[in-house]
Amino acid sequence: MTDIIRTVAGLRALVRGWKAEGHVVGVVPTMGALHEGHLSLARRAKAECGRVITTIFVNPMQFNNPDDLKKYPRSEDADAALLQWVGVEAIFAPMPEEVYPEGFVTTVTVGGVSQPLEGALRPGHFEGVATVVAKLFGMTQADRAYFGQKDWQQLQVVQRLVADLNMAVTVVGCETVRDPDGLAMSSRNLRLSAEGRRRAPALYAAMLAAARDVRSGMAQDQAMARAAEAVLAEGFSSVEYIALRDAETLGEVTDPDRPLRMLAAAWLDDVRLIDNIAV
Ligand SMILES: Nc1ncnc2c1ncn2[C@@H]1O[C@H](COP(=O)(O)OP(=O)(O)OP(=O)(O)O)[C@@H](O)[C@H]1O
Ligand SMILES: CC(C)(CO)[C@@H](O)C(=O)[O-]
Ligand code: BAL
Repeated sequence: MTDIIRTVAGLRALVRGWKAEGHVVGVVPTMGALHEGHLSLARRAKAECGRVITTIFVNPMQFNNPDDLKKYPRSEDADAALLQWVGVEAIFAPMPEEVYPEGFVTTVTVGGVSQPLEGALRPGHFEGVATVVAKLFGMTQADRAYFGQKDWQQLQVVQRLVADLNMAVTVVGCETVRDPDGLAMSSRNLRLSAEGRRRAPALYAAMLAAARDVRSGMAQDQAMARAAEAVLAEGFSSVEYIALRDAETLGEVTDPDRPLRMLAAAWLDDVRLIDNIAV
């Protein structure tokens, strides 16, 4: 039976027991409304760790848009059933007051990699992510932590956080899970209309085409602009960015021999979709 734990004290007691038994502890941080992308992380954690905690916490601190927070999908009972099926040992699902009690004043800012793209467009977002992730690592005392490449910039921010603050946790980045038509699975996809859902894979298709254009010698700016045009032609209402960046720093490409990543954010049906691919 998967335990649902609401308090930090309860979680610490459970983990203390596991560690005394010599188990490697894995954590899969999520905001719930679980789908196959999340479950792939949980399965990988189960394969590599003796005990696995999935955290479900819709972190108010990382929402720059109050409407997005209000509309964020929540389905704890269904989530718990899925996690039980995967065999996760514990779910940590605290209330906001447990995570941010009165008197809380310490926040974590990761420099550099937090600043461009999502960082520029969602002010405060990565400070919220870095703070809650640091707290979840402290609360769970996990040895290994599993994050999806779907949120590529977030994964780089977390890697930097752990390296810079010498945290004793190994961060594992897991492949993006996609629907058969190519759309990256995301909890926010639930908010797409039927028509929007039909059009949504155009983002990934345009990115793949742009990657082919770049490889065959087209100027980067031209390839990115063509991808944005293709996405708008499919009925997206706006493209915030389709950009080719250094895969680790997320800065402009200065050394094309380093790994590159194409990242995108675009709006469809009032839903903000993000995606990224290796180039
Ligand atoms: N399609 C996916 N493939 C792999 N990992 C994923 C996928 N979607 C989400 N994840 C990972 O699951 C973890 C929790 O993400 P989160 O709960 O925000 O879900 P989400 O589907 O990304 O929701 P959102 O709509 O907020 O983008 C993150 O590490 C995220 O990268
Ligand atoms: C890592 C995370 C759980 C922190 O709230 C969130 O940003 C997410 O779900 O990707
Ligand atoms: N999936 C990343 C968290 C967020 O969009 O708020």
